[in-house]
Amino acid sequence: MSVRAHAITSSIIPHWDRELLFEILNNIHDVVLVIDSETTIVYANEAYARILGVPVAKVLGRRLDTIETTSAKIIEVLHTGQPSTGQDYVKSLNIHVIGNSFPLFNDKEVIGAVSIFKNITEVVELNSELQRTKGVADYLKEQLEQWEHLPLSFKEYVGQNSRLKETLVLAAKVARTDSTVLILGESGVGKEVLARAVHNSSRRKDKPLIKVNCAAIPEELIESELFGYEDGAFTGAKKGGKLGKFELAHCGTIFLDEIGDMSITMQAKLLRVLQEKEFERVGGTKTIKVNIRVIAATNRDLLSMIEKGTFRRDLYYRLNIVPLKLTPLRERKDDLMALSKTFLDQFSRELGHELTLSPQVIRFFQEYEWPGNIRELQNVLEHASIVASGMTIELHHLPAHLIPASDERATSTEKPFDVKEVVSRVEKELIVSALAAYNNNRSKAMTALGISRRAFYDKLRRYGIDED
Ligand SMILES: Nc1ncnc2c1ncn2[C@@H]1O[C@H](COP(=O)(O)OP(=O)(O)OP(=O)(O)O)[C@@H](O)[C@H]1O
Repeated sequence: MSVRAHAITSSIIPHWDRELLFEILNNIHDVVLVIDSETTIVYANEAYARILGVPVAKVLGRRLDTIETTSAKIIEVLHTGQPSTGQDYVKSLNIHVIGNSFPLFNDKEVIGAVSIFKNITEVVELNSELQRTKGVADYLKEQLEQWEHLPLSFKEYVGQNSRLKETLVLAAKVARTDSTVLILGESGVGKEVLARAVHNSSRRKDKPLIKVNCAAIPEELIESELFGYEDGAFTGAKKGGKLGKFELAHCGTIFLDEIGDMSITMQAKLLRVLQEKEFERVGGTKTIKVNIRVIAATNRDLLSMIEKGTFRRDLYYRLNIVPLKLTPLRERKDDLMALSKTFLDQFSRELGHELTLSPQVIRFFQEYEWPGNIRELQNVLEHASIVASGMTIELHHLPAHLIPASDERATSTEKPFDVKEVVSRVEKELIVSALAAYNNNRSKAMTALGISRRAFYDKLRRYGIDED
């Protein structure tokens, strides 16, 4: 090989001229770019036009540092006098390249630099698509694991109340579009369930629904959580960088829960993404474009936050395109029984026997205000299902914090300062709570209460707590 190379050299070099040199350079498949010490482009081969889509005549004589505002590797080489190899991003053309650059010397003085590179944008994009898909797969795996551990899962949205139905009809209409949805309602009212329902009835249903709890993420992490970060963006950053929730949600839906808890600084960044559907990763310069549908939810009064200057008005208008307001449970008590039945059916299946509510419990449920809404109802019923050893859930099976109120209503005592009655009520509450805490294990409950077996069983009988 070296002999042949030498033979070619010796036979061709005598006839060597510029034309021949250019022909060789033009037949190279990679881009060859030469700049002088001022970064003026003095030569670009034909591959330049083919690969970068820009005619050579258009760039010859132009200064690279005016075209490429961020530092290109070849310019660094010019400044450092050191060769360089590897990947680079050409911001002006939005392409990724790989190759090598080296300086040209005249004696010891750098008089220019050469860069030989190929366009690897397709490979980089495929790789980032792969990373994204992997990120989505990891996220869904994590979600699936959490879902499997949830005590309840619902396929249907339970509710017949007329105001709720209006909201659901509107939700079904908006689900078919790509409009931004803002779900408003108190804590535990079913905002997340509704967000899922909207996503699942949209054309994006086979793509990911990515949830971000804006209140749960510390302020200093939220930007990287939403937009991701590049390798080495900050101390403690994961090697290779990390995809943000917006990238994970590409082609799907992002659910921004507790949006009212987002800081003003982050609100500004979010507004840009909502308007332009593009952002940069933390520590990155490349602009990433995403195709996402946004669903936001909050239990806060955004209008009064705007008045106080804690929520941006422009962001509010961006989000509030189709507001879906969920009525609190106390204002839709007609759904109480259907919801209770859904939860009881689930617990009955888990416990292996059918559970029902006593008339007193039904009355109490109708009177109670349900500040924690559906989540509270679900928790109350879960607690009661465990505590009640029989089929019927009685008042004393409800969590202790509800019982004083229920007892007061049930007995509507005429002697509010009757010591005996107050002591009895407190005793009963303590026993029910101890049983609940120890999973109905009576020995453990009585040890915790510090009373004898006999006294314990006496009290169970006296207070009508199930004995079987
Ligand atoms: N219509 C419904 N049918 C059945 N279960 C529901 C319904 N709405 C809510 N739930 C259940 O109630 C609980 C609370 O619902 P969800 O998490 O959607 O409320 P939220 O309004 O998003 O609460 P938060 O504001 O605290 O985030 C969940 O366990 C959910 O499964």
